[in-house]
Amino acid sequence: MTSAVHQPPAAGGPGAAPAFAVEDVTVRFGGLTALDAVSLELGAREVHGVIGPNGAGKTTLLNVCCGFQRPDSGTLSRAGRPLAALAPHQLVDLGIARTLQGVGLFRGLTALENVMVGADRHRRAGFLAALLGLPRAEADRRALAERARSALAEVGAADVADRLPAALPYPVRKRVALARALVAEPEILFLDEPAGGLGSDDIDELAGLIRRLAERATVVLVEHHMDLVMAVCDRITVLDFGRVIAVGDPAAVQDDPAVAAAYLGEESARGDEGGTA
Ligand SMILES: Nc1ncnc2c1ncn2[C@@H]1O[C@H](COP(=O)(O)OP(=O)(O)OP(=O)(O)O)[C@@H](O)[C@H]1O
Repeated sequence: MTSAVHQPPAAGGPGAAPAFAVEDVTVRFGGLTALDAVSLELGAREVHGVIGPNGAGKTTLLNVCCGFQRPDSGTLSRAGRPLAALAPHQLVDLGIARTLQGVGLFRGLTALENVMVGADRHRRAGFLAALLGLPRAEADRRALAERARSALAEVGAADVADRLPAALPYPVRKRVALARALVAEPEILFLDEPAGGLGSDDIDELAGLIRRLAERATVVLVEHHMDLVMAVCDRITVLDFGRVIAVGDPAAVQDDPAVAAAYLGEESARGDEGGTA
């Protein structure tokens, strides 16, 4: 349940640059400061949770890390190399992949084809070769399909390769979406609420999968499901109103009075609104 059962993340040696770092990032939407001088350091093969009450800035932070949101100020770096104006299309080449909240699969493509879309990094023949049907492109396509099948197998969805997303139950669609992120063999994987909409059996399987992935990649987990976060994370960053209020291992974060206060504040705000969500 706690980090005590986990191997410590590979540190990469004393003084090694973090696998990925965000430094002093601020994002404003009009008058609202969604992120306020936020920093985050990810070690190699670390599972890092990002938690916080609704509206704390978790998705905005993930969007900044993946080039979907340009910060107003602050810097990003990958293994010590600054990333200037990171754009989403560069992610795959940088060994970075993400899943979206929800699912986000293409309706008209089978599960296998959806997963193949995630693998551009490993395509060697160019688009023109593919268009002209050159042999290299066909060999690439077959190799890619093989890799996509392995990714589907890894998430326990090999049997749905030829089905369209609409024909699949929601938890299975989520697995396919995860396979699409895995097929590029990312070194850093950002997961945005992967447990959303899943039942407890699927969440247990997801926990096992995340720990297995951490043997070869850094995993960032933005998640509301606290049991999952506490069970799989090596370290956790807690955001509240766009600020980092705590960073530490699960036990330390659970015992941190500032974290309890942030979540209690959220509950009492809901109580004031008479809401139940
Ligand atoms: N594109 C946008 N335009 C204006 N405000 C935004 C935009 N995106 C996010 N916000 C605001 O920024 C703040 C942080 O939002 P964000 O979605 O990052 O929080 P979150 O922690 O992911 O929340 P949740 O847990 O509800 O998903 C919120 O107040 C949100 O309303």
